Amino acid sequence: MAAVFIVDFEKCFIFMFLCILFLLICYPLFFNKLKSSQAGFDLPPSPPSLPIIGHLHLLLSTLTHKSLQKLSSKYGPLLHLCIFNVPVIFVSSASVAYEIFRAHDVNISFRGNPPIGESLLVGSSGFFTAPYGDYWKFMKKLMVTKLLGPQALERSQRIRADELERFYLSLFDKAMKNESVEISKEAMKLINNSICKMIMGRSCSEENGEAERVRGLVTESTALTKKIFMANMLHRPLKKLGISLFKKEIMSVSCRFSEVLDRILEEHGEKLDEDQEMDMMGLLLAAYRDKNAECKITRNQIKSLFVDLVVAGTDTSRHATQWTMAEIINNPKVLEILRQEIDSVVGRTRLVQETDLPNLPYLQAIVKEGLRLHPPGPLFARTARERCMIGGFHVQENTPLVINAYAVMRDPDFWEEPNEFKPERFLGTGKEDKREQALKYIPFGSGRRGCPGVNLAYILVGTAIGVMVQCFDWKIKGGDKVNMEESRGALVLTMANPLNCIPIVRTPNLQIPCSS
Ligand code: HEM
Repeated sequence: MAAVFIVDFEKCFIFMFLCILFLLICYPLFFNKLKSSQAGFDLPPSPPSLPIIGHLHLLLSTLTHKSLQKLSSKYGPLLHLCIFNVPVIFVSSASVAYEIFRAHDVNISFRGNPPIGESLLVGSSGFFTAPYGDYWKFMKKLMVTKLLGPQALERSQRIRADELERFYLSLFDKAMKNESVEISKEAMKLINNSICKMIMGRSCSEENGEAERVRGLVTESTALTKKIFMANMLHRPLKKLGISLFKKEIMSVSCRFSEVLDRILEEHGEKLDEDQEMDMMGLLLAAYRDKNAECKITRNQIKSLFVDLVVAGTDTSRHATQWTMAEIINNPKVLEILRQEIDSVVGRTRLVQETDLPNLPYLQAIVKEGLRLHPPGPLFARTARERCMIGGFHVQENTPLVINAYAVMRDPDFWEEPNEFKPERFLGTGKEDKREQALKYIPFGSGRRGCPGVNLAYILVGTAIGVMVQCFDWKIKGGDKVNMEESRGALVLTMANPLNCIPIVRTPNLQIPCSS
């Protein structure tokens, strides 16, 4: 009797185990269907999920943009994933991107509540995270008129010309010593110095280590992007449990940025009364001190804006420079055509300048193609504030939307040979072409919250590439092809093996004015 009971118990246990396994497998499928039918509308397609965590494991993949692109080719361009119980919509095609930016731009002009409010890096005092409202509009206007708009860029041309000469001289020095150059490091100095000088009238000082510290903090911030993204996605479910994901790491970078900025602001404040034409930081400090200012600004908002601009502007542009240079080296035919263009427009006795760029269409096409294949920001997030219809599916209010720019710009329905480096595709200048490209070409995002630094980025990347191609031949260490593997883990698209090569001077008669 006892033996029969034991056998039955074993059978019973196995049966129960199988039942639980069945439930675990079927629950997510059933649950998704139930949720969508309960709500009485169609949600976008959703791959099978795991119990409790939902689709979290899919976001933890090392190359998130690529694994989401793969999922989309199976389930469709609009995906509905659940992180725990929080829905997130992923957009991966040029046609859906067109629809959301054309029909829902205001609705999606919000990035969601920042996970760690008090942080200078993507906290609640930032411009990047600011809701689309009066503060954002005030700052955007100031940013365009004082820093990034066409007239402001014309006024700051000399700053960038000086930095470009410095960039050339540093490469020339390495060439003379037959030393190898880490392209992204040299590009970082050029870009960071240019942006800092444009914002506050001076670059960060190399002598007291301030510049090195700011560059280090920018790199640390970039390395944190994936964690910030996860903190953002998990903010809602974890908030209820009183958990703030990665707070220690994010606050550590924020505090060190704050220390550097306190010193810079103090020094800048002292000079405020002397300045004739005020730079952007001066204007913000004046508004901070003025009790009757149009928009009341806090000190933290000024610091956060600086962090937003240097982080958003520096690493993106330097990685774009590195990827594009690597593509040029790997495509000798492209290098040859570009050389011919620069030699015939600029010659070999003066350095290429930003005013030459409109006359160098092939160089511009190369930079665009580099950004298409390797967008430094492959995923960017928005939030649908109100309930809306996208692609025939319902999207609930306050749902995060993540746009996969990487997938959109390799969408085979809109790009011929989408994985090939072919700058020629950008040489057509028809109006229709342009209209279409605004939808399928989104390295800078789109709409109201699209990148305000786009013109500056084209100048910085275009002139850096121009100088490297005009003035030097490049010898790669250990072979003649650059390894184009992507680094795993970060959300900014970086090269797994930084581009290291030796410059060889090809313009011995180049004249450099003595201004720098
Ligand atoms: C190759 C270089 C760059 C790339 C690929 C890039 C890309 C992006 C992307 C994808 C966004 C999000 C857009 C969206 O949500 O639609 C963005 C936003 C932003 N970028 Fe850039 N960016 C670059 C350079 C710059 C530069 C040079 C600056 C300024 C110095 C800058 C400042 C900003 C700011 C302030 C925002 C936030 C805009 C807002 O929320 O309203 N970026 N950028």
